[in-house]
Amino acid sequence: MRILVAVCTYNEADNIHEVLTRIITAVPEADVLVVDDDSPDQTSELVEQFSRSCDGQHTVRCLVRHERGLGGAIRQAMKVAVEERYDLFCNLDADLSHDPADLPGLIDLIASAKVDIAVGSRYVPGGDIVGWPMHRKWMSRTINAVARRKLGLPVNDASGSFRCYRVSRLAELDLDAESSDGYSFLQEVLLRLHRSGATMAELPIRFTERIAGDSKLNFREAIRSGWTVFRLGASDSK
Ligand SMILES: Nc1nc2c(ncn2[C@@H]2O[C@H](COP(=O)(O)OP(=O)(O)O[C@H]3O[C@H](CO)[C@@H](O)[C@H](O)[C@@H]3O)[C@@H](O)[C@H]2O)c(=O)[nH]1
Repeated sequence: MRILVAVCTYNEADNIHEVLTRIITAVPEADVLVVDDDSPDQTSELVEQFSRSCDGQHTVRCLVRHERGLGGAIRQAMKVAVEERYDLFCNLDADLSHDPADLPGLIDLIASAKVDIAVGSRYVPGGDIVGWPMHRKWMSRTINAVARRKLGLPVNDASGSFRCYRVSRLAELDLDAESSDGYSFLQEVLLRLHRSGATMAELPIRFTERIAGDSKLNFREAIRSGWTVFRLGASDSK
């Protein structure tokens, strides 16, 4: 089973070493791909350093893009997984909000629940959010409740990026088709997969607010994301 674990980064110099260390500890058999949008804080140089320190024992590489957007970066990583014929594609945030120790649980869920996508979920029993103020929890819950109802998604947490996908399912999508480059790509890709017949299950996760660095999700991006979800709900294309 070939597994690619992707981490998308923008200015994660304070977190990248720790998250990569924890990923290769949790899933030593996986290859790791960092998709960095040319961070001015030199995140990509730190990935190269980390890669060299692995001394050939783990494959850790960095792909640098000269544009911005979490959705576009994840889409790029998915294309690598498809082109290089991996079996499973996992994605998580770099800021340690997602605990890499949950990766084996997500990978196992694909086999045990016989599904195509395992979704790390804050909004199922056992899931949790630590360190967010009330208004942020409310905003995220609302976006997710709307997404579930409007898009008919069979999961409670469609806005998180901690997931594992069967690459054969991603290969059925047109990843070059026009799609959101922002955070709403997370809902969009689930919708496209759901409409193409892919199945999904959720694993409860504890999401912990980052300690180092800053979130890139601002009010403007949240509104843009909400609007994209609304627009997607109104369309019925694949
Ligand atoms: N390559 C790239 N990566 C990005 C960009 N913007 C953000 N990222 C990366 O995406 C991850 C999450 O970004 P944050 O901005 O820290 O997100 P958050 O506020 O912690 O959480 C929100 O987004 C998450 C997306 O995974 C969600 O899981 C969570 O629900 C929440 O809505 C981090 O690894 C960050 O470096 C970008 O433009 N380009």
